[in-house]
Amino acid sequence: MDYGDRATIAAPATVFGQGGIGIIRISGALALPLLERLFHPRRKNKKFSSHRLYLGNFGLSAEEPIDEVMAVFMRAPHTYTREDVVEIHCHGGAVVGRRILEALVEQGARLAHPGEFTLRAFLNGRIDLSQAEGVMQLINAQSVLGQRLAMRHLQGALSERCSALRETLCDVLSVVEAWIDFPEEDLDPSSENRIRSHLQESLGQVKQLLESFESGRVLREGVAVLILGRPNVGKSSLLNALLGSERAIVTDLPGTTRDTLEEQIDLQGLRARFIDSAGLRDSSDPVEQEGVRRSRDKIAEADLVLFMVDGNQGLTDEDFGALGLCDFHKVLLVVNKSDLGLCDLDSDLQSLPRVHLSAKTGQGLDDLRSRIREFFLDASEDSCGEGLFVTEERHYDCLVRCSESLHRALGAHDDGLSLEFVALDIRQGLDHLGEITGETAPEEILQRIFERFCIGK
Ligand SMILES: Nc1nc2c(c(=O)[nH]1)N(C=O)[C@@H](CNc1ccc(C(=O)N[C@@H](CCC(=O)O)C(=O)O)cc1)CN2
Ligand SMILES: Nc1nc2c(ncn2[C@@H]2O[C@H](COP(=O)(O)OP(=O)(O)OP(=O)(O)O)[C@@H](O)[C@H]2O)c(=O)[nH]1
Ligand SMILES: [Mg+2]
Repeated sequence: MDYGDRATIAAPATVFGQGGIGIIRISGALALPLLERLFHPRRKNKKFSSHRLYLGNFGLSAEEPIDEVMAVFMRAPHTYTREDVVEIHCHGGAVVGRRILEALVEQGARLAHPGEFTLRAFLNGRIDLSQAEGVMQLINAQSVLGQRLAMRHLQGALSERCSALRETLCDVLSVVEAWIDFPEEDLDPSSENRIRSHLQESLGQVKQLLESFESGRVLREGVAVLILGRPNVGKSSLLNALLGSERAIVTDLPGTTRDTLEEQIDLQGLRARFIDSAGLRDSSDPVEQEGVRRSRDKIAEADLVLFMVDGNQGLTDEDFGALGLCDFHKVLLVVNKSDLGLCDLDSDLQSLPRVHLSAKTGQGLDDLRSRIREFFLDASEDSCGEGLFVTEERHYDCLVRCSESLHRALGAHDDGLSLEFVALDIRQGLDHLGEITGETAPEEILQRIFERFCIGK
């Protein structure tokens, strides 16, 4: 990529295909001269005012224009790139936009590389690196939640958190460095404590961000929810009720479901893959045995197990046997058949979160849906204050390295090593943080990030 290249760049900002309107964006010093050369306004005005839309024809010659367009000139620095920007709003379709771009290139613009507009916004200081990545996440978002997380990054939530962390660390560093500079003045205990407590506090904040990566993954990639329980409790009925269709076979015979069966369901933006499974019990039927084996295999894969029991019948040894296979931290007890009346459940299960419902009448289903959402969203929210999530692998790596440096700093301090070492480790920690926002990101990292953008962004 041509970093620091001052060329005027142009690219389609929309997909050139079927569609009413296509937008071509131009950024750089030639943006206005190109507009004056190629745009023929309907009303002969003397000058383009910034941020105003004009109607006219576009083309090398006024006599045979390429298209009737609307155009806007935006004067630096109040633009997306902080350079002069022009947008041509032409008709959609395969030909017009391409010809307009050709005309622009012929007159001195060059085609923009993928992500180059946003790269310039970053290089010119309008946004930082994590905000630029937010732009890309927004474009790539596959769910409403993904979109919301991306929007927070775009608005600078991660940048703010990083700069708060940097401030704390700079503060400690200044104490440490002051002491390095004036070693004859003994480090008083209060400064000593300050170094320690600030380092620990920073480490805690980094750890919180690291934990949010895991919960963020759940939100980005969706979750696997396994419906588990002994035969005939109503697992397949629940899947059908959630789907609103008779997807799985339901009969009153225990052992109806023989294989696992999966369906995607959107829970208000949380993408959940529900897995119906064969009822767990000892069986001599080889087909059923295989089904039970598959159900067990799914337990490890599941992010949440809906452990279903028949609330009308109460618990059996089979229920306890099946429950014993699960990690209680990810179990939600589903007490089904509430329409038949519920008996008291064993007090051993008191500690498990539970939902009462009837897969038959649909009563309690809404409650189940919101409990599933809460299970994932609360856990995430807890691990990260105002719902800030680390979603990029790259940010996660920077934070891991930052955390390692801070651990080393703390260790060096505790071991009474020279404060030079402590200072060195803190500075490294700061550098790793700076990589997230781009203050200390080397060029090859920038290149790798912006390569992944689409053309015109
Ligand atoms: N037509 C059009 N629509 C678009 C964009 C665009 O470039 N063109 N965007 C582009 O991706 C997004 C909007 N994002 C933008 C973000 C900042 C600025 C901008 O000019 N910021 C300046 C000036 C702010 C102001 O007017 O006060 C700044 O922050 O300094 C423009 C668009 C989505 N929609
Ligand atoms: N009254 C009542 N009956 C239900 C309810 N849910 C399921 N049933 C009935 O219970 C029986 C078993 O339902 P299934 O959904 O096949 O149960 P399952 O857990 O998938 O059973 P297996 O596939 O054999 O493990 C069927 O006759 C259902 O109609 C409910 O909420 N209320
Ligand atoms: Mg079934």
